[in-house]
This record gives sequence, C-alpha cells and structure tokens, in this order.
Amino acid sequence: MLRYRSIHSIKRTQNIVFASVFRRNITRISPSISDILTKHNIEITEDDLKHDFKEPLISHLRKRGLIETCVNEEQLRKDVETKSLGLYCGADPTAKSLHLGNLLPLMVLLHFNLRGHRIYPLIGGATGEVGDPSGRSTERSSMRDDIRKDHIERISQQFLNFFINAIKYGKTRNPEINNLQIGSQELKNNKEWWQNMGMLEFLAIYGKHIRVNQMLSRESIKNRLTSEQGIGFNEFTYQILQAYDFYYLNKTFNIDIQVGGNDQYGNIVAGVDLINRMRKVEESKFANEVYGLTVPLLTTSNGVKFGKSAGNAIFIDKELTSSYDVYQFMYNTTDEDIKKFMYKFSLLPTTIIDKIIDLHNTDKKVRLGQRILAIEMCDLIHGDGEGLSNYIISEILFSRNDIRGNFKADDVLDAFAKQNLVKDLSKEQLFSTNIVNILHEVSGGEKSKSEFKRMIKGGSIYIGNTKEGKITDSDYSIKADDLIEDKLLLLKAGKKFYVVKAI
Ligand SMILES: N[C@@H](Cc1ccc(O)cc1)C(=O)O
Repeated sequence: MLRYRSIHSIKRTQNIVFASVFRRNITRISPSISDILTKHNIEITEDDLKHDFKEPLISHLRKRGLIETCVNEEQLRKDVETKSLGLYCGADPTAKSLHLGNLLPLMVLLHFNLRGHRIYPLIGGATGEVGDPSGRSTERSSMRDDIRKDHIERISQQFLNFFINAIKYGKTRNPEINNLQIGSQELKNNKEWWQNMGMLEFLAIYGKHIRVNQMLSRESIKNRLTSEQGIGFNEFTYQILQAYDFYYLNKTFNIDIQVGGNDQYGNIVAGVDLINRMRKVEESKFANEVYGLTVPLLTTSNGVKFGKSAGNAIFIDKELTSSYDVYQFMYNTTDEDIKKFMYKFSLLPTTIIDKIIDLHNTDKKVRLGQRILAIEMCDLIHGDGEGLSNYIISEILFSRNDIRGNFKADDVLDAFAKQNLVKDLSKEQLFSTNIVNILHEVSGGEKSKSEFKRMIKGGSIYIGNTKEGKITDSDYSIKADDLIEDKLLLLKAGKKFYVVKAI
C-alpha cells in the first residue's frame, strides 16, 4: 500500500498529521535525505528497512541491476548464504582517479561486504605496466614510472576511502546496517607477487596450463588481431597476468569471486579456468568452487557511456571533480534513467526507491528523482551531508523557491562554508551601516561602492533569493527581519551570492 501522495494533493492539516507520524520512523535516517522524504510524505517502515536484507543476495543484486553475468551462479547462490566468501576487483592505475564508471563493481563488493563477506580491492601495480586490451580498439600509450606510482598511491587511497565512506553512508540510509556483521576490507597490489616471479618459473609451471587457442578466441584479442596495428605481445599476454592474479589470490587468501566490468568477462573466465586446471595438477581436494561476476556496462538513455560529461570522466577525487559537479552531473539524469541509477548506486531501501520513483512520475517537472539521486551519489562518494549542501547551493543559484522556510539556516551556512564562501559579521556592524558598505565589505573589496550603487539603481541587488527582496535604496540598512533564523543573511548582487553569518 502506498502511504504517500503528491504534496499538491495533501491538505495542510493532513500534512502536519502525516509528518508527525512519519517522523518517528524517518529520524533514524540522516536528515540529508529524511527531510525531503518527510516533506513529500514518504514513510519508511521497519519492513522497508529490513526488506532488502531478507532477499537472497544474488537475487537482490540482480534486482538492483548490478549483475550482467555470473559464472557458476547456481552454486554461488547457495555458498553466498552459508559461507564467508572473499571477493576481489581490480583497477589499473591508468588515471589519477577512479571515476563514476568504476563504481559499479565496487557497489557489488559493498553489498557483499555489508553481509559479512571479505572484500579485496586490488590496484594493478604490475598489470598497469602491461596494459589491458579489453574493450579497447587501440594500443595504450606507455606511462612514466613516477606518474604510474603517483596514480597507484592515489587510487589505493580512494579504494580505502570509498568503502569506509560508503559503509558510513549506508548506515545513514538504512539503520538496519548497524546491526550487520560487516566483513573485512583489505587492499592488494599485484606488484607484490609479480615482482618476484621469474619468466622461466612462470612458463615452466603455468605456461602449459594456459591454452593459446583459448587466448586467441577472446573477444578483445580477436578484434585487435584483425586491426591494422595488430596487438603487442604485452597486451596479448595481459589476460594471463589477470588469470594468475585470481589463481594466486584464491590460493593465498581464499578469494573465491572476481568482480569486474562486463569487458572483463574474458579475463575473469581465464582466471576461473587456470584455477580449475591448477587444482587438478596440485590435487587440491577441499577447495571451494570459484566464481565470476560481471556488472553491466552502464549507458544512459541517450546511448552514451555513463560517467562522462562532454567526453570527460567524472572522477571521485574531489580535487579533480568537485562534489558540486557530481551533483550537477547526476541532477541532469533523464527521467528514464533515474530508477536504474538509484537502484545501482543508492543504499536506500529498494521499496523506498520505488516510492520515490512513483512520486517522481506523478510530476516529473518537480525533478524530485533527480534531486534525490544527486544527493545519494554525492553522499555515497563524499560523505553524508555533501549532497544536501550541493542541493542547497543549486537551489539558491537556480531556483526561485524562497530558501526561507525550506532550508535550515545552519545547513545553508554549512553548505557555503564548505566552499569558503561565508563571511562572519557582527550584528552591530550589520545593523549600523547601509547596504552598500555591507556589500563592499563582504565582497572583499571586489567591487567599488559606486559599482554597488549602480547595481542598486539597475535593480540587481537582492536580499534573499526571491524577487520580493529587491533593494532600491542605497541607504537601506539591514533589519533584524532580513536575517533568516536570526543568523543568516543572503545577499545577491547580479549573478553572485554573498552569504553572511551574523554573529
Ligand atoms: N584488467 C582490469 C584491472 C585488473 C587488473 C588485475 C586484476 O587481477 C584484475 C583486474 C581493468 O583494466 O580494469
């Protein structure tokens, strides 16, 4: 039963009753998102919170659209519910930062981790030197050693931060996660085992178990063989390196599952094959089955690869892509893609996502779905509260909705403080002089007083973010009423906002 309606259809009195009933359940969720849900009368019940964890994990991941192919699915469905499994997913240090496209396999690791399984993100310190031909039509250009090292350090840190943050984020979206026994997380670098491997040793022990005809039949190789440029021996042998990684990790750390993008299918299967062949040779008896999982290649409804904006990747490193840009990117999601992306990247209960989407569909212009999706993505990557801050900033910049009454003064101050855009001024100072002096002061002398006077004449100075706040008199002095919650003053000069904290 849907216990919510569009805000437009609820009478004020009803609204208050609903809100107070709902708040009991919702307050256990972060205000970053619960305030919006409450405002739209979306109730979260205990059943909603428990629902996803009652589903068998593989079914749940399929429902969330996180699985494209699954090697040995039938057995995996059983093992995942009864055993503690280890999973790994690798990324080569080809760029300074992971990007949104890399997050999908990490979400699979995350869901397993929440249910107690061990996860091992792996940085390809060794494989990065060779270059994966998967999904590429041309050869990778080589990279300087010092640059690769720098990438390795950065991506290793991003891996660790991602999982720490994503789990924290998860707890703010579903308190049920606090009751779970979360699995361990350990970072690996395949340079660790490759740097001591001798070529002779490798060929003698493993070479004969790796079949060249199978290597030639992989999609990524076939395409390149027929290309004019051909394929270098390094890229041709890449799949062996990844196959051996899986074998080594399975034998040494009991890692049972490799997760990757759909273009990694060939490399993952190569690993499963090598493990099975070596087990026969080594006569290992009690070993578990091994598994491969690939996630779909994410494309948008416009047919472009997800995670790129004007051809550039959206990075998870804040210094390369600000969280505000992540928000804007996700806010531009088409209506058709919202559910798909929310299922994949949010840890909100799926029943709540369904309610959000139903409500979104009643009035798409409101862009409720885009807003929540953008908040979810920012909070997942950069921490709870980031999304709300960006939501507030973009509402102030682009919307005519009065922020007074819609946002708490502290949240607005917090949002702008993150961008270093809040200026503290004492109330005595604020109330004792005219608006031109205040503007001059808060702009840091960026514009002269006469320029501000001219702007007032031209009608482009406002208090607040609505038309009603237009200032027409250069001698106007700020009143207590102009402050929001007695502490926030928002000034708009042309396209620019100045945020003042009255102390
Ligand atoms: N080949 C993977 C990275 C990787 C490297 C080593 C592995 O063992 C696993 C995965 C990629 O390019 O995305």
